[in-house]
Amino acid sequence: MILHIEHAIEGGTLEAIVETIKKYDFLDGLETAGRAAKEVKRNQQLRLEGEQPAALRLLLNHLQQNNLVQSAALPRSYTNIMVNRYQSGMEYGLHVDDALMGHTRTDISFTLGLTPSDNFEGGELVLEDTTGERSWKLGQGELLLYPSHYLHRVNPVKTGERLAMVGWIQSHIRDSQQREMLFDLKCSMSEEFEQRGKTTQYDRLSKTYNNLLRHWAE
Ligand SMILES: O=C(O)CCC(=O)C(=O)O
Ligand SMILES: [Fe+2]
Repeated sequence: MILHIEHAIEGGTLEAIVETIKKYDFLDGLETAGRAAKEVKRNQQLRLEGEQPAALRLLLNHLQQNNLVQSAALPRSYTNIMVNRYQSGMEYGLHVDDALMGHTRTDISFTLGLTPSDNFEGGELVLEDTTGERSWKLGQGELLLYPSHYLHRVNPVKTGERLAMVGWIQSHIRDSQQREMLFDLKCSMSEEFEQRGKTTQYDRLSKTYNNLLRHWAE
């Protein structure tokens, strides 16, 4: 299941955080690329040494409080997050993300756009499967959550600059189809509760949701 959330973090909060992040040091992205990624990674990354900067922790906290993210991803743990910067001419060619990062299995990848989309040309995040490709141009506050099994790339930025936060989630539910079923059930539960309250129907949905989750969760 791919989930696109248009306003994952409130505008004012995000702008202030982005201003802070822009002042940090950026390094050549090759420093954190594996052997194959080195051939296609042409971007820059926030210098991260020791503790994660406060602005990044704040961003991650906001994301973790987002109910949609919570119910779609069922996160068990997060990797350290990164901030990627693509200036004019930079790109990240086709690759698949590492399956393990430290002690975290990467079930879900995410990108949160930090730059308003009219500030840069190009820079779409593209996912590829056997049927072709789909692309998203993520503006400020826009989030894409996608299963980490996809080959994907970031198109060259032609003008302007694209700043994005990226990270990975190990989910309680490893399988993306199972996550989708649980997400659908959760949405139905919430809708039923909002429209009619704690009905028999709600109880049945809740029973099934929780019992499936108990069955599958790791
Ligand atoms: O910048 C992005 O949106 C994605 C970057 C990416 O694929 C990665 O860092 O592995
Ligand atoms: Fe990637």
